[in-house]
Amino acid sequence: MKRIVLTGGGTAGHVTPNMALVPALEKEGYQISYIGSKDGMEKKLIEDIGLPYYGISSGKLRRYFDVKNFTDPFRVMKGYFDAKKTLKHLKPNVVFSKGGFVTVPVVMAAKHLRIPVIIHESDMTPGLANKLSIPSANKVCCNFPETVKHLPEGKAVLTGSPIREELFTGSKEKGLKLCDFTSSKPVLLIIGGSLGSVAINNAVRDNIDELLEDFQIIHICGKNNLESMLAGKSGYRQFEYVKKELKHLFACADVIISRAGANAICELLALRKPNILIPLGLNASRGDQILNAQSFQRQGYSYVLNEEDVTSKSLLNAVHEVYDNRASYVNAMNQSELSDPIGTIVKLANELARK
Ligand SMILES: CC(=O)N[C@H]1[C@@H](OP(=O)(O)OP(=O)(O)OC[C@H]2O[C@@H](n3ccc(=O)[nH]c3=O)[C@H](O)[C@@H]2O)O[C@H](CO)[C@@H](O)[C@@H]1O
Repeated sequence: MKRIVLTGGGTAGHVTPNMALVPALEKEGYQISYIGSKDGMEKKLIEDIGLPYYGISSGKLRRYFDVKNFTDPFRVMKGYFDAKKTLKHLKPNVVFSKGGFVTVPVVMAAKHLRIPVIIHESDMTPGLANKLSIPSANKVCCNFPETVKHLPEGKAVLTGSPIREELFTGSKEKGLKLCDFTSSKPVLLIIGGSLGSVAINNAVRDNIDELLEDFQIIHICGKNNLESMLAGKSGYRQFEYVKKELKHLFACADVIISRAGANAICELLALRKPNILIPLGLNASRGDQILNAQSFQRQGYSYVLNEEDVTSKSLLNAVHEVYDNRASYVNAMNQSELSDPIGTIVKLANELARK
């Protein structure tokens, strides 16, 4: 039997693409195991879908000052030895890494043990963890054509991002029922990335009464971000993080406000959902969401609102503009070809897997 180790963690964007590969890998006869950090959000997500999970020690590699910078190098070193031990035990034919800090020691240990490694970069330019991993990888999959030029020749493979098949099986009726909504008023869904977004949450809540005049609102606001004052408000439902029901909530949404994380936007495009993107700014990231959002705006898929331009007025305008012109957004999205990221990655794994 062929064995594969999947790794990735930190935020859901480094986990859901791995989850998307699972059914196809199982069909191909792979025995799948997962390596993540001991207590990251990936642990719960992966255990929930029934994969064997191996936690290793992990530290964040920060570019900025933090007291933890002095203890984390030791955790990363320990992570390397944990990863080596786990890989020796699991003996995979191939490793697939979706990125995030926990994956660096896994990829390096795999290289040391001569296990072929495929890594995947969802964003336009490689993040720090993937940059450190690229020299140890056999192939580097990417989501955007623009990324290929940032990768070593001979390693880059343009695959797109794997999207969970189940997201295409949502039911509008089930979504409305879950929220106790009617079918006679449009639904606005707000999703702030896998960790939520305080800036987006505040902008929505500051405008709640105006927005509720025309829309019913599903607000996925991130862990610990529920607002108790709004609990039970008619036409408004809030969730911290949504797992199995996400497909139904997407199905009943007429307009979506989202961060511009690479996976989230690929899902919106594949599901043909008219959307407003509020990318994470340069103060909190290397600016990849800004590039993601600009690319989607250029292609006519999205309306982009920069975080510093979000006001009560601009947000309301954007929602109405996208809702009124939803047909033209859907039309533009219909021009995009759906590639086959899952099929391409599984084929690559088959080709590289150590015999
Ligand atoms: C703050 C941060 O570092 N953001 C990065 C992170 O975002 P983040 O982790 O938010 O990643 P994405 O937006 O790419 O993906 C989020 C994933 O979580 C899922 N989801 C989200 C909420 C929920 O309740 N349920 C659920 O299932 C979404 O459907 C999606 O599959 O990784 C992305 C991909 O490398 C980057 O583009 C982002 O810049």
